[in-house]
Amino acid sequence: MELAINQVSKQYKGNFWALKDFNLRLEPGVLGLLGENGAGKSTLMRIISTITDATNGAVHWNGIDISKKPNEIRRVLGYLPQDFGVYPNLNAVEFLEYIAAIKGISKRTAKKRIDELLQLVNLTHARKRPIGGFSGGMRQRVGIAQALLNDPQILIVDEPTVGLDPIERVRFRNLLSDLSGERIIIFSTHIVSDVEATAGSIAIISKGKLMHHSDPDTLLQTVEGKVWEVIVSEQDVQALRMQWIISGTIRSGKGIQVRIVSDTKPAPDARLITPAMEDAYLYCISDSRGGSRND
Ligand SMILES: Nc1ncnc2c1ncn2[C@@H]1O[C@H](COP(=O)(O)OP(=O)(O)OP(=O)(O)O)[C@@H](O)[C@H]1O
Repeated sequence: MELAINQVSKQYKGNFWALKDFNLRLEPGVLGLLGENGAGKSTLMRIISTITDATNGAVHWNGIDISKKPNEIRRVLGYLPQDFGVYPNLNAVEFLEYIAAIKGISKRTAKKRIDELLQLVNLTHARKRPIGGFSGGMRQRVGIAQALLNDPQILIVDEPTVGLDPIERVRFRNLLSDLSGERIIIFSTHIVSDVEATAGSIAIISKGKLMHHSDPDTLLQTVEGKVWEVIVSEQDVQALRMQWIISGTIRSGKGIQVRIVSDTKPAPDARLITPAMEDAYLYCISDSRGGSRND
């Protein structure tokens, strides 16, 4: 089972490149696709889902070019888009029956599968309630259930945790972890803690380019010995922001503790501290890669 994204570029009208020479090879497990708003995540998901075509390059599913044979991947794909719409008056079972019918799943198979899926996403108790009254987390779990109706080998979830409260977010992440195994899951998000908790590998995308791809530990190692803390007065924080990658500030009795990601010691009294994933992410998407900022 292999999904290979080979030199994929996407140009929208107006000579704007949303993806540029993107390469990634995916195997079973959860891939966290991490990038800021507008980085190109949804564009990549839509190309893999065959909703839109790449301008250049190709995506291969088990060696087959999906633009030439889109049904090869559609058969095995489950997709939870960013703007997942539900019919508020339908209850969870009716909604899933409706999606199953669109996917061409027989009524009998669908009934059994829907029961299993509602149990899996922990919604059996709410199966007969209109979806319009569901919380954001419950709706997203219905979204996952519809994406799983055909027991997909590839599951794509695009920014599924946006708008969820912290408890719902954790529950949703746990659900994704439970679903991995012999499946490729692509979990796109701009929230670092989402991928930190769930993903076996992390791809960082910025301005349409792949900046990094590795397991979480290797990503963390990129900023080993590069995360510093300095304590400054409030007035000095702004000047530091202009010059360095700042990954956090904490107000303390002594002043403002500023977290700086830099290859070199940013100030004579700076001290090295333990890196966190957020530091590594900011380092990877920074144009200047850890020295002083020049963008
Ligand atoms: N149909 C389109 N026509 C023109 N530009 C587009 C189109 N779709 C997306 N873009 C632009 O391409 C870039 C990448 O968008 P994309 O939606 O792929 O990013 P994203 O990482 O998913 O961000 P977001 O979370 O904001 O959706 C953005 O600058 C966006 O404005």
